[in-house]
Amino acid sequence: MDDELLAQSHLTRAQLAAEGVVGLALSWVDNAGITRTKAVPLRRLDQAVRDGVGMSPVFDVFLVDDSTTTSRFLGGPDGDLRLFPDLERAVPLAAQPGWAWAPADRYAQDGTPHPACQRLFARRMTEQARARGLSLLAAYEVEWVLRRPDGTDPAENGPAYGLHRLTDLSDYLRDLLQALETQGLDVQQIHPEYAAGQFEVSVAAEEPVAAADTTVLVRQTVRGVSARHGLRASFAPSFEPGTVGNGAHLHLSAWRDGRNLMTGGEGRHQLTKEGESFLAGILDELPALLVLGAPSPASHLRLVPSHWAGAYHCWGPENREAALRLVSGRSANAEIKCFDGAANPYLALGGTIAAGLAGLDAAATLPAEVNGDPAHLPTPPPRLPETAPEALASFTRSTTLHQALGDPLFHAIHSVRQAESTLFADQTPTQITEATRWRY
Ligand SMILES: NC(=O)CC[C@H](N)C(=O)O
Repeated sequence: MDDELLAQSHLTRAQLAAEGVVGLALSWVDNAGITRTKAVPLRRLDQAVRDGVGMSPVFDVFLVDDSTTTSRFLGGPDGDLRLFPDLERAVPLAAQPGWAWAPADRYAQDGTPHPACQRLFARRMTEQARARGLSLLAAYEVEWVLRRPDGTDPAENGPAYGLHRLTDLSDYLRDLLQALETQGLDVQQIHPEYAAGQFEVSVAAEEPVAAADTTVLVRQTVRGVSARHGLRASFAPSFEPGTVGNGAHLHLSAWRDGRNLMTGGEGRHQLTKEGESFLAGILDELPALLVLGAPSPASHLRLVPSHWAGAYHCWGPENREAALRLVSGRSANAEIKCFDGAANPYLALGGTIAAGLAGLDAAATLPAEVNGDPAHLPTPPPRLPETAPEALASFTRSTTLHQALGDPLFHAIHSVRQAESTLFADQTPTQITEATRWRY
């Protein structure tokens, strides 16, 4: 361990101890989209920072139901990996007194980066953007459905976006807001969403890895505050088949020399040439990107027309039914609406960046925009893949994503997705929803 890291570790430990922290939960998100953890007593922090915390590579092929599959490069009971906490993100959890959290990177025992570490993948893609002189800003919206342990809606079926709901759950939402802010998160909005008992939080944009870390922390905080109020939170894409589900919309903008490429240009809706190419690259890869951003068979229960989920393979300015919505104005950005809470946020972001960069390198251009609900157009644009196997076929063909992810990670994701498709192949929407509702 270098001296600087040792000094940072001592400082972090002293600060966390002063706040009454006893244990540190290290988290990583697997290819099934599940946030998994190993926790250590705070007094072992220096050791965790020096040697990492042991964890089996078998989690690279875990499925949503905790069964496992195999992959060409990874999986099986052999071997060990080390989780290294990122101390810069270590923070006491306001809703879990005595606990702190930190995201982890995964390394091999010999100290080399694990080729299938999703967080390191997101970092590599950010660096590839930087190598082209681009900096990126990203943020995930977080949606969840709240239930009492008996399955009833604590917001008492209050109207969508209704002030009723904010009143019925006044203490809960206040505690949540306070916990998020105490943890240093820059909350932009918190509000009741459309479906029964559904809420949403949005936070300020940050650099990509930080944005993915933040969404893990936001969800953990929602879980923690919900538990303290005797409630359960579900981030699953499909909570009740046939109704609006939980999205995890990704906002992304690319900047050069302090200038946002999504605005101030000569193109359509003031897009710059480079901004358009970046968006065109993302749009082009969306069918394959679903495997990273809307990965579960349950995702496809959410991804249906006229549910604000972005089921059509098109883009449009401020169009909430387009998979890619261009948000204009001062903080112009791309909103990828088809992504949901079953996604690994590091994979979805890294893959989206790779797609954007491919568009930039090819000087790609956007097709015609789509305005209004595509479902009501005389000739609607094509749908995004409607099933998980269809999306997987696009992913298999994507040389851009394959190259960006590298063989081990690409094949591990492929195996997990294939196995989950098989797992749910003969199940009804209700069965798929029930099997995944409380997993994410
Ligand atoms: N306000 C919204 O955009 C709702 C989004 C919707 N819940 C989804 O599934 O993505």
